[in-house]
Amino acid sequence: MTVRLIQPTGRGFLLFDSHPDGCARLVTDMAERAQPATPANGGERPVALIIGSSSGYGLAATVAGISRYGVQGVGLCFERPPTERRTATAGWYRTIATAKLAEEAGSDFAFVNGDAFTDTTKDDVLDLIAKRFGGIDYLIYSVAAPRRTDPLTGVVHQSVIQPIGAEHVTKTLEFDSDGTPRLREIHAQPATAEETADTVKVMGGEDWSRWVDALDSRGLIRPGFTTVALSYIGSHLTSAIYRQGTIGAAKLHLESTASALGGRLSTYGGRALTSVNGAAVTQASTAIPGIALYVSLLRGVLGEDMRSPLDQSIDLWDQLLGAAPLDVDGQGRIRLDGWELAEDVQAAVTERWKVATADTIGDLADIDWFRDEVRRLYGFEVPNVDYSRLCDPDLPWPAA
Ligand SMILES: NC(=O)c1ccc[n+]([C@@H]2O[C@H](COP(=O)([O-])OP(=O)(O)OC[C@H]3O[C@@H](n4cnc5c(N)ncnc54)[C@H](O)[C@@H]3O)[C@@H](O)[C@H]2O)c1
Repeated sequence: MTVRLIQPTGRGFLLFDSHPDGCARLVTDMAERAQPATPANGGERPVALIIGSSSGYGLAATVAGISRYGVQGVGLCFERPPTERRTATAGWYRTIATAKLAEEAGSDFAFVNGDAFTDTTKDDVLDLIAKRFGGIDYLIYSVAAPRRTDPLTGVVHQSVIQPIGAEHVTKTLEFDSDGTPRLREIHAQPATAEETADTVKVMGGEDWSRWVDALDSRGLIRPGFTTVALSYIGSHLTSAIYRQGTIGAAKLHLESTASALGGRLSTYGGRALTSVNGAAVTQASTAIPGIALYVSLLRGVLGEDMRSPLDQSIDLWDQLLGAAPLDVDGQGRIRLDGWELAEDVQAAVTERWKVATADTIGDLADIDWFRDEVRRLYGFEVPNVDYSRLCDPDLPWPAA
C-alpha cells in the first residue's frame, strides 16, 4: 500500500482503517501518564507475559508495567497486518509504539502476533520466554475474542453476548452515518444452553488454565508467580445482558478457575487472581448491547473522575508489586471497579437511564466523548496528531 491520507470511514462502531500516527500517539500519551515508581522488592525488573497486549486493558497493563516498573517480558495479541486495500488493525500500530516505548525504557520486551488459543502459539511464546528470561513472575490474561478453536477437539466455539433464560429488552445507543445519536430499544433473545457453553469455552478460564499448565510443564514458573485474569461485574442496568448473561457465565468460570489455579500455584508460593475492572470503551465492549448507552451516561455522571484503563492498570501493578495493599473482595477478586459501582454513581446513572429519551440523551450522557473514544480506538481524534499528513500504513511488526 502506498503512502496516503488515512480517513475514518466505516459503519457504526467499526472503522475500516486505523491511523498509525494516532495509535502511536495514544501509546506515548499513556506512557507519559504512568509515572515511574519503585516496587516493594527494591527495583528488580519483573518478567511478565501479557496476553491481549495490543488493546484495552491488556495494552494499558503493558504500558503501565513498562513505564512505571520497567517490566520486561512478552506481549501476545492477535492483529491483522496491513493489506493492499486496508491499513493494519489499530493494535498492530499500538504494538509497534509499545515496542519502541519498551526499547526507550530499557525494557527487554518482545511482541508475538498469534492466536493465543493454539498450542503452536503457546510453544513459540514459551520458547521465547525460556530463551530470553528463563521464567516469568507474572501472567496477565486480558483476552477478548469472538471465537476459539479447541486444540483438543478442533471444534470452533463462538461466543455470544445474550441473556440467559428470558428475552431482555434494553435501550441502546446507536449513531447514524452522519454521527447523529439515536436511542433504540432492542430485544435480545436468550441464548441456548449450547451457546452459553460455547461462550464459556471462549471467554471462560479454560485457555488461561492451559497457559499456566504449559508454563508449569516447561518449568517457567518462578517462585512467587502471580497470574491475573480480567473480569467484569458492572451495573444492574447491564446485568441481564452481561453478568447474568452468557459473558457473565464465562466470567464465573474464569473466577472459579482462579480458585483452582491458586491451589496448584501455592506450591510455588504463587497466586491466581481475577481483577474486576470498571467499564471502558474498547473494541470488545462496544459490541455489547446497551453498553454504549451505559458508558456514555457513566461518563456524563463522572466526567474526568472516570478511571481509565491506564489508571486502573497502574493500581493493578502497584498492588501486585506491593507498592499498595492488595484490595480483594470476599471472593478473592481484586476490585478496581469501586469508582463505577459506588452507590451514588449508580443511583445517578440509573436515574438518567430511566428518563433518557432521544431529545434528552445529549444532556444526560457524554455522547461526544463516547464517539471520540470509539474513534480513538482506531487512532483518530487523538490530540496533537496531524491528520492531513500523508502516512505509510505499511509498517512492519517489531522484531522479537
Ligand atoms: N472493556 C471493558 O469495559 C472491560 C471491563 C472489565 C473487564 N474487561 C475484560 O478485559 C479483558 C480484555 O477486554 P478489552 O475490553 O480490553 O478487549 P479489547 O478488545 O480492547 O482487547 C482484546 C485483546 O485480546 C487480543 N486477542 C483477541 N483474540 C485473541 C487471540 N485469539 N489470541 C491472542 N490475542 C487475542 C486482541 O489482540 C487484543 O489485544 C476481557 O477479559 C474483558 O472481559 C473489559
